[in-house]
Amino acid sequence: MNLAELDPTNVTTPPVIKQDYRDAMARLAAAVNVITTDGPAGRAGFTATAVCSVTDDPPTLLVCLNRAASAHAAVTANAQLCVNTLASGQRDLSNLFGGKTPMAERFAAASWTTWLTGSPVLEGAAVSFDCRVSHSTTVGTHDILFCEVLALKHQDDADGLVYFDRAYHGLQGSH
Ligand SMILES: NC(=O)c1ccc[n+]([C@@H]2O[C@H](COP(=O)([O-])OP(=O)(O)OC[C@H]3O[C@@H](n4cnc5c(N)ncnc54)[C@H](O)[C@@H]3O)[C@@H](O)[C@H]2O)c1
Ligand SMILES: Cc1cc2c(cc1C)N(C[C@H](O)[C@H](O)[C@H](O)COP(=O)(O)O)c1[nH]c(=O)[nH]c(=O)c1N2
Repeated sequence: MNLAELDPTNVTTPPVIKQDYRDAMARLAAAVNVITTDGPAGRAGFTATAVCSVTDDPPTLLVCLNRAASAHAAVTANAQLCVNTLASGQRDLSNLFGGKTPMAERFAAASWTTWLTGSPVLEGAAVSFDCRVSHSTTVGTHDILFCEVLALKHQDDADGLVYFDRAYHGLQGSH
């Protein structure tokens, strides 16, 4: 089938512009993560839905980080981070870490511990992955960070949180 044969309803033909792409991406449900770092370049954190598993050997996930984000310099220089996947009751943290809020205020809103890398590990998160950034590459506005998982913890009775249609939705588990 070529493009001319497609039903025009809801089909975007080339060129696909930024807003078309974002409107389409708003239809993909995603987990919500607060990514944190600490180290010689200081403490920082941001919200990310662009996180996924790459391989289980060595256990590696990827995080896409906008180079314009205020956390970019610290994450890049520290080369270590913690992926904290939010539980249903933690949606307010997503807005704090996803907005223009000063770093100190973001971290003051929750309790944190540290494991191997020293990156802040969020108390009550559904899952936390303490990682070192093994390598990275750049595509467009974002850096793709490949993160080797050194330690992790999951809280199996936590309800999940997804971002879909530009809104948060709680997910009840089978516990
Ligand atoms: N991957 C990302 O960088 C990313 C993802 C989600 C949200 N955001 C930012 O958070 C804010 C709120 O987002 P929203 O979902 O309510 O509305 P939105 O209309 O800006 O975004 C809709 C969807 O498009 C994608 N998207 C948005 N900005 C992007 C970017 N710069 N690069 C790659 N993909 C992007 C995401 O999947 C997002 O959920 C916006 O400022 C948005 O840019 C960024
Ligand atoms: C739900 C949701 C999801 C995401 C974001 C936001 C929100 C609300 N943001 C944006 C990111 O969190 C924001 O740009 C940073 O916090 C930067 O803000 P400051 O530069 O620190 O003010 C974001 N940024 C990014 O680089 N990768 C991502 O996957 C996401 N995902």
